[in-house]
Formats: sequence, C-alpha cells, structure tokens
Amino acid sequence: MKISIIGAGFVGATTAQRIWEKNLGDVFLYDIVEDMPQGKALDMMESAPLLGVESKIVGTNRFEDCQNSDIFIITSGLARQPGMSRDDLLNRNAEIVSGIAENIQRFSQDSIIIVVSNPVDVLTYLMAYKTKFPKNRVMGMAGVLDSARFRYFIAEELGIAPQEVQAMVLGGHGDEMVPLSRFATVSGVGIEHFLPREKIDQLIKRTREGGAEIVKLLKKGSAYYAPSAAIMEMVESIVKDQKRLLPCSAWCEGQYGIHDQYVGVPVILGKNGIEKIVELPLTGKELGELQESARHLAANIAKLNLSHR
Ligand SMILES: NC(=O)c1ccc[n+]([C@@H]2O[C@H](COP(=O)([O-])OP(=O)(O)OC[C@H]3O[C@@H](n4cnc5c(N)ncnc54)[C@H](O)[C@@H]3O)[C@@H](O)[C@H]2O)c1
Ligand SMILES: O=C(O)C[C@H](O)C(=O)O
Repeated sequence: MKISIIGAGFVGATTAQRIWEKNLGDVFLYDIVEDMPQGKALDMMESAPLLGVESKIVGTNRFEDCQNSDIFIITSGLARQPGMSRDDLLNRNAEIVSGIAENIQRFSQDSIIIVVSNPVDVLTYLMAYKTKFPKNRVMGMAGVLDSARFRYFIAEELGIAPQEVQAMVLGGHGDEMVPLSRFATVSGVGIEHFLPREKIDQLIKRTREGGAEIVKLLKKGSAYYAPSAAIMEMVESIVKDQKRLLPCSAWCEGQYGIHDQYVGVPVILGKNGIEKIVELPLTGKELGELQESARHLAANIAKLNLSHR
C-alpha cells in the first residue's frame, strides 16, 4: 500500500507518523519546502529500530515520487490564526488544492483522495471537480474529528472512559455543523439518561467551536493531534477494508435532500472508498440544520466561480 501525504506541516507530518507507526503502508511525505519533508522522514525512520516499524517513510519535493499512490491525503495550505474562520482560507487554499489536483490527475488516476485542507468540504468539491475522479474516491475528513471532540467532551463531563462514548457530527466542518445528541450514547445508553438538556447543549456548542478553542490556545496555527488521529481512522478503514460507519464529507446525490454537493454524512468506508451513504432517520429539526449547513457550503462553492458544476 502506497500512501502519499501532500503537505508536511503539523497535520501532514503527524499523520505520516501515525500511519507509518501503525504499519498501514509505505508513506510518501511531500512538501514544496526544500529538504523539510526529507528531514522529517529521516527523523521518523531513525526511530524504526526502536519501534520495530517495517514499512518505510520517504520525504520528497518531487510530486512524481507520489505517482500511483493508493491513497492521497491533502494537508497542504494555510491554517487559520486566532480571529479567522476556516472560510477565510478559501482563496489561497483553493489555489493550492487546484495545483495538487492537476498533479494527481497527471500521475495517479486510480487513487483514493482524502482532503483535509480547509475549508474542507468546499475544497473536497474542488478536488473532485478538478480531478474528475469518481465521487466515491474523493472525500473530506472532518466528521470523524468533530465526532471525536463531541465524544471526548461527553466523556470528560461524565468522568468515564472516552471509548465508551459514541456520537456522530454531520454537516459542513464549520459553525453550522450538526452534532446529533439524539444518537449519542454511553455503551448504547442515550446520553440524556446521564446529562440534563442544558449541559448537552453546552457540549454541542463546545463541539461546534472545538477547532477555534484549540486555535485560541495555540495562538499560532490549528489542531493536529486529533485531526491526524481522525485521518488515520479513515485510512485504516480503507486499507483494511473494514467497512466502518464514519461521518465523512461525501458526495450527496439526493440523500438527506441534498443534491450534487459534498457534505458530512455517515458513510461506509472500505477499499473502494465511500461504498455507501447511510441515511439516518433524522427529525425535521435535525434535517433542517443539515440542509442549512449544506446551503452555507453551496454559497462558498459558488465563490470558486467554477465554469460548470
Ligand atoms: N479538515 C480538518 O478537520 C482539519 C483539521 C486540521 C487542520 N486542517 C487544515 O489542514 C491544513 C494544514 O494544517 P497544518 O496545521 O498542517 O498547517 P501547516 O502550516 O503546519 O502545514 C501546511 C503545509 O503545507 C505546505 N504547502 C503549501 N503549499 C503547498 C503545495 N502546493 N504543495 C505541497 N505542500 C504545500 C506548507 O509548506 C506547509 O508545510 C490547513 O488548511 C488546516 O486548516 C483541517
Ligand atoms: O480549526 C481549524 O481551523 C482546524 C481544523 O478544522 C479543526 O477543526 O481543528
């Protein structure tokens, strides 16, 4: 398995480390900054004798080295700073993602692409538009991260093990994301049995602002430990054909009443990429919030001025 990570910054390098240490495949770490990905890859390879990792990690400034990757992970581009929204990154990161899409199209026609760069749902749309790849092979990472934050906040509030908490966040990766508290459970028991409504609403708000909370604390750049773990979960499901049910930014063709757009929905993720979108029985309010989030994304897609959609 060949996995290429485009952008060797905080998210890209941490993702490389997680994927490589889990032996999910050989990792190619690409960046435009000369020698930097080579330095990070060498540093990681020097830990191989200590960790017993058998796969390799290669740093490169030559896109050709990523040729015929099974999976591309796009982590290149600007991260937001305090006071910025993810949407403020649109223009600059759209230019970067467009260039990468052209390279992928040139060198790797059969790959699966996971877009991470923000604003992720809009840039996933752009990636699919530019590469013209089948939509099941192009997806965005956000829902797994937002859901992990929601799960952690619930666990922290209850003082219980985080892995006991299941929850799902749908919608675009922005302030309009839709944390579904009705489906959140502690080992199968609904969280409303453990927490009052006001507390659940506070945790939903904290989840929506989870990225900004880290940006504020770091003072420079944005989160990368939880994001890289979320990317790794998606990659593992694809590489091992686990067919896990995960929320990902996926191409909707009428599901949830959303047409021809990427938005965060539950999907089955396996060796073919997105194998199915799962339609949950949402209430009118939940569905309304999801469609409102999709409308916000559509307005941003329109700003890309793509010639045909
Ligand atoms: N979807 C999510 O949930 C999520 C989570 C975290 C971060 N992000 C996004 O991921 C992106 C990266 O974040 P980061 O913290 O790693 O930023 P970073 O600044 O640490 O790294 C970005 C890297 O991209 C590289 N780069 C720029 N142009 C490039 C090009 N054309 N080709 C290859 N590499 C290029 C830069 O040299 C830099 O090393 C940001 O847009 C951030 O908002 C998304
Ligand atoms: O908040 C950001 O800008 C980065 C990322 O989208 C996150 O949610 O951590």
